[in-house]
Amino acid sequence: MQDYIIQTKSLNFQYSKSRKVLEDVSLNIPKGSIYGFLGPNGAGKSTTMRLLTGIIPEQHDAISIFGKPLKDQLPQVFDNIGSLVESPALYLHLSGYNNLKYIAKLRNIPESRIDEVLELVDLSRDAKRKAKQYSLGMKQRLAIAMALLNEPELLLLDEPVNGLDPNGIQDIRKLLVKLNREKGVTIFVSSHLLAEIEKMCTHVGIISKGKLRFEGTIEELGKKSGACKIQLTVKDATHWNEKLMENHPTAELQNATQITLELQDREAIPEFAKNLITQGAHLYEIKILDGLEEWFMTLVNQK
Ligand SMILES: Nc1ncnc2c1ncn2[C@@H]1O[C@H](COP(=O)(O)OP(=O)(O)OP(=O)(O)O)[C@@H](O)[C@H]1O
Repeated sequence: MQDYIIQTKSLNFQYSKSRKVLEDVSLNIPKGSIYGFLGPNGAGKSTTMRLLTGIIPEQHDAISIFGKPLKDQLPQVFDNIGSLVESPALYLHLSGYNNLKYIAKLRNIPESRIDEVLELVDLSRDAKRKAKQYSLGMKQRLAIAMALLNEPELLLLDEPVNGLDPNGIQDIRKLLVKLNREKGVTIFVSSHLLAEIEKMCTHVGIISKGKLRFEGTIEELGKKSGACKIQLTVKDATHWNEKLMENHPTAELQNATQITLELQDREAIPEFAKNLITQGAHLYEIKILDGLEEWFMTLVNQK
């Protein structure tokens, strides 16, 4: 049986009597996963995060963490959880190191742990600089370092890449994958960016208008999008288009180097590419033209 680190059973929540913000949200976050919680603005992601971290109390007992009801484990359960849910409170006039020292003191964590987390988030060289001199991405990594001080088994992050430039986003992505692979941390991370979630997560939950619309592995997500149109950039495209048309009636020559065609789903791409290369094609690029993004937009626009 699968070991779930977080489960919610029909989680409902409303801030006011007139409107449900979460409606029967049943999440299953497997131990060891990087679980992407995806949804557009206002979908209910932050509310879910606040409920999971006890910032707002749940209204029915629907949340289990580490296999036990959350309400029975408050507040000691947070010794084993790191979270970045509200904007991080950094002391901008203090160095990165001293920000961590302050949190370590408050939480009774040995100071020796500070160097370890600085190393993990790649801030060792900048540890003595004041936080106000940090870029947004560095501030975000410092905030994640704070959440890692207690060596948590579970990390909850609400939109950690919001507002970051592509480099900053990539740094956070690499960090999360490293934490997951090397330290075995289960990560529950929310985002409104499908492409980001796709790149780093093993599992995905999609929420919109307070309802969970999809939950599954990243492979299952790929299959959901149905037929997948791709564009190949290949040397001598005319020749390869003729060859491809034998088995792929949708193959269409676009210009001297590009062909488009449809595969049954994204999971078919690796095998397709392997075959083409084995047959001697000089393949420069395979680009997915549509499929997942369209499916996602249709899904989140449902009532
Ligand atoms: N403190 C609050 N009081 C009343 N309504 C709230 C409160 N916080 C959020 N809401 C409402 O609950 C709904 C879900 O908001 P939530 O912040 O959970 O969504 P989200 O998916 O995190 O979106 P975003 O990325 O925009 O923060 C929205 O309609 C929002 O207006």
